[in-house]
Amino acid sequence: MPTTGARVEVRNLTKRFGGFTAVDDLSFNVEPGRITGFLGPNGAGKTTSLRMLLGLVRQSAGTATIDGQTYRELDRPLTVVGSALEATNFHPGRSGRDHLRVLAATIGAPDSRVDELLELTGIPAAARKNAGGYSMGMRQRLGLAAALIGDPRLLVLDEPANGLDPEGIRWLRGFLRHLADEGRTVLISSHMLQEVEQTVDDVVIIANGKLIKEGTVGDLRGAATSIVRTTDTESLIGALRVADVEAVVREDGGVVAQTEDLRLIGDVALRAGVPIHELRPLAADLEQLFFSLTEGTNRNLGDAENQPAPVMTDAVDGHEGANL
Ligand SMILES: Nc1ncnc2c1ncn2[C@@H]1O[C@H](COP(=O)(O)OP(=O)(O)OP(=O)(O)O)[C@@H](O)[C@H]1O
Repeated sequence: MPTTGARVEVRNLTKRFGGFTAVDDLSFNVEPGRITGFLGPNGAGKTTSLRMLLGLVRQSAGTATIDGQTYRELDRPLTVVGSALEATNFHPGRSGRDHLRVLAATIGAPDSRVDELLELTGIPAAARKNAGGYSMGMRQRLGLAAALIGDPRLLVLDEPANGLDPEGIRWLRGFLRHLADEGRTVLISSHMLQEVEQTVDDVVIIANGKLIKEGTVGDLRGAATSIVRTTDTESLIGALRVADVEAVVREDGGVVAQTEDLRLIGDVALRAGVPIHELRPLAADLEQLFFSLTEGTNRNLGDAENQPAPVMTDAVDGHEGANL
């Protein structure tokens, strides 16, 4: 059954701890039916912002609303918002299943809902054991099950990929997509854009508590380009320009053409009699972009450690790793 997702509006949200401004005049929207990545380096203010959205911390200024209401104003909050802010706060001596049963009881949901969620999150057997023995990945899954107990229209997850193995991350990606496809609003935080770039539709990037960028992942990637290598860059660029394709030489001698049409580039080169040694699409290096946007803003590090991250060129094509 389709679910109507809840829309989040954050306006001029500010949080000061004494003289320190953790969240600074932050405004953004989170739309239903989409997965939004709330991104920023460690200490950027993500958790504090999410805690304000969930009514756990009182803001110094501004508003954060869910379909126009603050969390505190919501009638049956667990049916509107499900959240998992920390994966570690389960009582170690109680089973995961018991945790969920207590939660289910508070909203009048039957025990069958608990079993359904344990199946859905892939921990039906483990949930009978005490939470104290859970791996980080299992705690994440239990946290997700707890967040879903009230069948919420908005899901808020703080660093949900932490502690999951590559298979778990793949599973989570599909799971979140399914929830968004049902119409729900999904908001997940991460300190690595690269970690969530395959999962999210929209991004909200913050640094030092301030908004740096808001848009779709497509916007962030920018126009599609290709990389071509040849011994005769000048002739190739000239021929591409005649074919209405803008092209420039990179520092490493590769030619970056403003098109993803590899066949067109190959045909142009052939007609111009230029040999091609390499030809492939050039994926936007989102990791590098993220570092350059948030460079040197990790407030959890001292100055000595807070150096700009090393710049990687052309590293994203075929990059490996367990990305959400
Ligand atoms: N209760 C508090 N008192 C004082 N400072 C705080 C408090 N809570 C958070 N901060 C500071 O506010 C800043 C933002 O913290 P926050 O946890 O929101 O960042 P974050 O983006 O979630 O980072 P991380 O990825 O490390 O969790 C940090 O510098 C943190 O030390």
